[in-house]
Amino acid sequence: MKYKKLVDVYESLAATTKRLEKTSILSEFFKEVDTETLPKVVLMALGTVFPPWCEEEQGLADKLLMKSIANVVGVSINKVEDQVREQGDIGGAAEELYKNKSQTTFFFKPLEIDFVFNNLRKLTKISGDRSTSRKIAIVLELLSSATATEAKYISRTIIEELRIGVGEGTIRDAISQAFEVEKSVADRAHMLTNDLGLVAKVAKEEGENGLKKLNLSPGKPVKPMLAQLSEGIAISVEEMGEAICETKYDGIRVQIHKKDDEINLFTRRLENISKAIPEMVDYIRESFPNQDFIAEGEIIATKNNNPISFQYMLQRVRRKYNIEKAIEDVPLKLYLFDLLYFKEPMIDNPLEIRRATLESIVKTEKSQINLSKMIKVTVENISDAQTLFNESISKGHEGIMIKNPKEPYIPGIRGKKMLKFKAEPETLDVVVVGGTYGVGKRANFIGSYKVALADENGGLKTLAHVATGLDDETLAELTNLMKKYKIVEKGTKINVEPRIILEIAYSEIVKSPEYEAGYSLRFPVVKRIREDKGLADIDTVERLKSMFKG
Ligand SMILES: Nc1ncnc2c1ncn2[C@@H]1O[C@H](COP(=O)(O)OP(=O)(O)OP(=O)(O)O)[C@@H](O)[C@H]1O
Repeated sequence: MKYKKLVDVYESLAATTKRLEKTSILSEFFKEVDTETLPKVVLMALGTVFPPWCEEEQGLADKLLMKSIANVVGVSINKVEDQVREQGDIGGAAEELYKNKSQTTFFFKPLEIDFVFNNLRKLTKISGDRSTSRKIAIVLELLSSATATEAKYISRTIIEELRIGVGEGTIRDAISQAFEVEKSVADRAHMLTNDLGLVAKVAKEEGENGLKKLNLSPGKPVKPMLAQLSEGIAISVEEMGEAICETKYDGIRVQIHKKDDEINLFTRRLENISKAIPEMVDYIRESFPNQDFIAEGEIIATKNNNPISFQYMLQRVRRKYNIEKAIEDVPLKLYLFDLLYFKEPMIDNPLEIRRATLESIVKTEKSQINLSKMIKVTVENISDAQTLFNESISKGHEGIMIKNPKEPYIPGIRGKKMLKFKAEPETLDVVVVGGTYGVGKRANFIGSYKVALADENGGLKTLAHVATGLDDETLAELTNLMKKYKIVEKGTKINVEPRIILEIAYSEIVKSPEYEAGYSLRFPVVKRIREDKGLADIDTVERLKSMFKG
């Protein structure tokens, strides 16, 4: 199938903001595509060529992409940079420049989807000697056969920023519409495999029955089950009748996968972080039986055996060099709390069975490998849960989790079966969309950050400007990130791609016509940068509204 066909679909998707329309456009297209190409176009509609948990990265710097565009259209790199500033992104710039292209290609052959897909995949595989020039050669091969609109989308796929307003939810709905399978069945298959390409292929070939047979398998991360806020320990325990209460640790959630000899650790964004914390991989290997499994836990950073700020954990995960030193400087501890697979899928078992199996297989002799502190509570001994909460806080942890022991593990769901009760007031996770440089001593730093929430159409709505809670180090780090994701800069204002997630505390939610969300925050303060979260994890306007009413 010609790449032009996919590009026409991208254009129609970009032309509407309505989710239902987007779903129909995609669904019609999916019906037309042959089975072999279908998984590819599904990934490409998400702006990528790999499922999210694959470690591969395109690894082509923006500058090199701009250089390639300059080369193909026959202009200087400065001209490309000017156009990027004007258009707001490299893709848009490529399209404009192509329209006025002076050079013509002699052997113009229309691009095929398979060819574009395979070449983009090849980009990630290149390393070592002359890797840059080999990568450029691939990009040039693609760009020199492209039309203006194709060049726009090839560039955007390379930088993984398609700008067609399509997320996983829309793709899932389109698959269910195209192949007439229940949304909930497509949903579950997606949560279990995290591979929408596969879900589409199975839906097309085998329908609902095929999808129902898909299950989790070690090596492929599952979307984690998330928690809702508890309104109070007593109320929650009374509602559940019987509860498992655990210390809530403040670190990074990890999903641990052992498949044959390989152990991999994934974050909640499904990023593989095994290489950054190799000592944990070793401890886990020594503490679990030699069987395939999937377990979940929280890893925290410690000093003298006590928990320290979540930021240290993030630093450990980010670290690419000098890892040996980091292992010494920031020791880690794992607190295990769930078992999703052991010899076979376990998620449909009640929590109490999963927990009991976990306890029976893990050796906790090593101080780094622990089970989360857990007690069973009923209405008769609610005060024990309060005591666990007090104890957890005094030891420097975040609060407690209150879980229903009879419930299965439901991937990707934020339900009432798992609740969290924290000492600190609830915060919001928001994405930065812009900022303003400071004055005087802080003129080189972006001092104020414009942040947004997600709306129901997969778009963003601005909510507030936040300028407090930032020490000099964080300010410098954020400023660098803002420059990295810059779209346009004018005077002291900068607009950025929505990549940086912040956790914000505030004193009150107020109505405000000034911001697109219709609400704003009084005294917003940055608590921390949430590198463990992505755009899909930010809070929604809907949640804000219900918090306002609450
Ligand atoms: N014993 C535990 N059981 C389950 N989750 C735990 C436990 N201790 C710490 N956690 C962490 O708490 C999180 C549950 O809160 P939630 O699902 O709302 O995630 P979140 O949005 O990151 O919330 P928060 O910002 O409050 O951590 C889990 O994702 C996990 O990282």
